[in-house]
Amino acid sequence: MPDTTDLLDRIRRAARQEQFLHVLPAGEATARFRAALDLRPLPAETVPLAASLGRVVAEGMAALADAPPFDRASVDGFALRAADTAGATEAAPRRFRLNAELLACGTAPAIEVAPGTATAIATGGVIPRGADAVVMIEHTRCEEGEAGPEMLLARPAAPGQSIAFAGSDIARGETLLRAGTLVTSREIGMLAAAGLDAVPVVRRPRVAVLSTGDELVPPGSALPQGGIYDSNAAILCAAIAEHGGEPVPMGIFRDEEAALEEAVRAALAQADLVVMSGGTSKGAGDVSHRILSRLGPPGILVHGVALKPGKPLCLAVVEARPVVVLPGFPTSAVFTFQEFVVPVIRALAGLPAREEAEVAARLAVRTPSELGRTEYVMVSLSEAEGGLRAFPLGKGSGSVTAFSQADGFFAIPALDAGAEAGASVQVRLIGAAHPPDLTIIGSHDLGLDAVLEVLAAEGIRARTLAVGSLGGLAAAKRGECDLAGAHLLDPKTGTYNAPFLAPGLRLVPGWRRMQGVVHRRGDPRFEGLTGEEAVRRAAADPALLLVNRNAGSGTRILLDGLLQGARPPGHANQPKSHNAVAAAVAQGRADWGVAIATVAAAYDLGFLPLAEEHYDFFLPEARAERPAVRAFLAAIAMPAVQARLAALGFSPPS
Ligand SMILES: Nc1nc2c(c(=O)[nH]1)N[C@H]1C(S)=C(S)[C@@H](COP(=O)(O)OP(=O)(O)OC[C@H]3O[C@@H](n4cnc5c(N)ncnc54)[C@H](O)[C@@H]3O)O[C@H]1N2
Ligand code: MOO
Repeated sequence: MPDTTDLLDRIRRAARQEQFLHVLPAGEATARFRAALDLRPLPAETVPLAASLGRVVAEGMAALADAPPFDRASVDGFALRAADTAGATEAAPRRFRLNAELLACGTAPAIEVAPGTATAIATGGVIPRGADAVVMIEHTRCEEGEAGPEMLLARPAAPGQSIAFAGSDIARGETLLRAGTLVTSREIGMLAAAGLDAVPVVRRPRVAVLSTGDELVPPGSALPQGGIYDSNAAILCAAIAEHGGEPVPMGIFRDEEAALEEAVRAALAQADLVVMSGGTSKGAGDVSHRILSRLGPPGILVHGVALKPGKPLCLAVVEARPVVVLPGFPTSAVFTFQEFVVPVIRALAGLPAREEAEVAARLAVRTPSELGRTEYVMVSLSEAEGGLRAFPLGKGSGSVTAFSQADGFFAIPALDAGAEAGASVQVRLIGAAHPPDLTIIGSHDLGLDAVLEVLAAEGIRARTLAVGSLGGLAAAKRGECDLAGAHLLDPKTGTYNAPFLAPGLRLVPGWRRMQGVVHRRGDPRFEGLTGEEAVRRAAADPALLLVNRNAGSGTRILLDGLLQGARPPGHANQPKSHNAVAAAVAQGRADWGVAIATVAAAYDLGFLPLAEEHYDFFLPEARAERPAVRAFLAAIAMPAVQARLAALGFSPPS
């Protein structure tokens, strides 16, 4: 980690750099970048047929052979001359002398079919000389005649009947695939039938991926204090492959100029494109920036784009090769990658532009936005009366899940300060999004997974959106979800959830979870106390730092009641989840807080019980008969689910 003087120096340098940072509208940034690139498909390479799956055909491919390669029977039966069958009926069958051969698949015929004769033939057999039709075995019977075996035919045949002629499927020389075709299993089958065992395909653009940041560690290794798993490299490499590129993972680099420069030069030597992430905004931003400016012409074309997420994006071209520095924040990194880099990879890979689908939806809640930047808001879609509703995920650029969990996104123009609840928005879909079978909005609870696992096994796709108990209740009132999970404590009555019921809503009992004071194990200031004693003791000890909860949360109401107006140190630190409280205590940023028992156990914290919190569901009556809702209600009552909840530390409603 840098020492303080180093850090201050970096911040000062970054501030100076601000004057070079010209933030461009996204369209202008794209145009500038593309103008400096050759976006024609890369040259061809020939790969074995089996390896051509997912590749793009580089040159038109003509068939080497006819398919079928010869005239062949398309039924089991007898090859004969159609003219001999005229007038055949059940009552007056035509009689044929059988030739002494059986044309199984792969057998070359030896005997010509002369007038009045027939040759037994299997489906796929080669039509013998002289024959011009095949009759089905079901319309014949055989018997021993005077001069050998004979076949009796009960209906006439037309010339060409049941014969597939040579080249009728694929004609030799015919163009089977044109340049630019994406090879799927279907194309592979066709090429094999035409005798082709190698395919000229567009060479895949090699895309080097570098992550920068002192805090980054690869997934699979232990996470040190302050460490972050490098998720950008993983998602970028996978996305590169999805869009026809060949990812070249280069690894993680410290914010150290010389080593990073060496790595970027090595990447440029072996890749068609270089994608870096992290360290591009202010702060440490100048490292990648300085490196890029001396790698070769034309250098940095764009640094700063007027969009969110993605403002600090840096686009450079070094001797015709794109070098991109994506913002480190995962949502920003993947969003800018999709918008600015994917089109380049697809063009070099010879793939057509990605198909983009949009749906209209109504925005569920007012969504503020920063003036001056076009803001792309990741949303989940749910089906409601009158069409789709879009719920902003509200997770911000630092989220590692927003892009994966969103169904799509919509834009708030740069000059708008936000979008109003109920506004009609055009949502650009990400992937093959269709609304889930069951939408549960509100406060998320670990126990919910026990119920949803059962539904998943039944093929019911559920979506949970954590917007807090009140947000869930509001969505349920508007009929925008199937269920809203809540643990709302009414301070007046001291009861949960029921006082918040509204007309048209039903309360579905969920389960209860014990809340208590959490502290680090072995802390003598808490060991052996009851929950209430611990709160009193902690509130009176100025050395003990509290991690509180957000106003309005049930836990906060409980704690405020116990504190009776006291404001112990740390009272203003108000994260929004039990996990954040437990992490703060476990990592020593605070000494105590109130959280639920299951979370205390997950962080190996001491736990002093206070009171049970009720977690129930608000169910809009209008949705009660939906199959997925009925399945949910059935699942919650299952003994196996109840047992799983008990194992997780939850108790049933009394
Ligand atoms: N004073 C200012 N601070 C910031 C500004 C600003 O204008 N002024 N811009 C913000 C914006 S917008 C963004 S976006 C971020 C991007 O910053 P950087 O590109 O410099 O990224 P880092 O600082 O390196 O990292 C940010 C964040 O992301 C995590 N990270 C980085 N790499 C990875 C990775 N490979 N996998 C997972 N997570 C990663 C990193 O740990 C940080 O938490 O800057 C704002 N700040
Ligand atoms: O541009 Mo940053 O990506 O807003 O978070």
